[in-house]
Amino acid sequence: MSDAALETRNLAKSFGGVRATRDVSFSVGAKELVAIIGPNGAGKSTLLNLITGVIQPDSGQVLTAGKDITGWKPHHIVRAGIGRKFQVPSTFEDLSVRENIEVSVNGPGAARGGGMSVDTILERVSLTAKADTLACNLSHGHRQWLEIGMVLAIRPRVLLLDEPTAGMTPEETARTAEIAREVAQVCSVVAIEHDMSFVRALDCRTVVLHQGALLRDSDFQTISEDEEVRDIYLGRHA
Ligand SMILES: Nc1ncnc2c1ncn2[C@@H]1O[C@H](COP(=O)(O)OP(=O)(O)OP(=O)(O)O)[C@@H](O)[C@H]1O
Repeated sequence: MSDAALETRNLAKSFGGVRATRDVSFSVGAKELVAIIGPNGAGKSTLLNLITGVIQPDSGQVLTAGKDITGWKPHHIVRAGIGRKFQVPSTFEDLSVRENIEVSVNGPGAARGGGMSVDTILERVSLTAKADTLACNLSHGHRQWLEIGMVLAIRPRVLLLDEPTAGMTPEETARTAEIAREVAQVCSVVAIEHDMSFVRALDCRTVVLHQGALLRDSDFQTISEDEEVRDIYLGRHA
């Protein structure tokens, strides 16, 4: 039995004739930071949707801490420890940053107990100075960090980040990489991302998807020097 924080086994999903996910098997260890990259249409979002129960696989399995969660409903998967930050923020606009975190800390994950304090979470996501700011007055980047904080508050075993730096300034992108690295000291972090400057800053294990399949799984340096990966990103690959 695997005790990986997250594991997929031969996960497969087709939409009509399109094989969006082809027998993808990979695992993420406790407190490991992993980036998943790949060109448009590589199957990144589909993989995330399969892991989080938004869609069901045609075959294969998803496990967390040895528990098979394949086919579970999304909210049960969250309770099993797989937290996801979506591209679209879902903060409570008329609550302050602190209140938003408090709502999450007292939410479903609270039953498991022993989580981080609100102040610790604020610090982790660089929002201590913005604690009393209403969410509606946050910049785009700060709002993204608040969302990360809200997922952290439910004490995930694995935090999934779906293009966390979309629309961010270069400074915010760099800080988000630092936040992701810090968060990986308390839980596993899997980031799906287009932005190579962000992935370079993460400087972590990097999984490359191409046409639904896992093409490479290595450290970022090796991946960045890989000819086939470069070809895929430049659109030279068949
Ligand atoms: N609901 C769907 N119905 C039909 N085809 C789909 C559906 N979802 C994804 N696909 C197809 O599956 C393939 C993988 O798409 P997916 O969105 O997972 O890729 P991606 O790597 O996330 O791309 P992007 O970076 O552009 O978001 C694409 O060919 C896409 O058109």
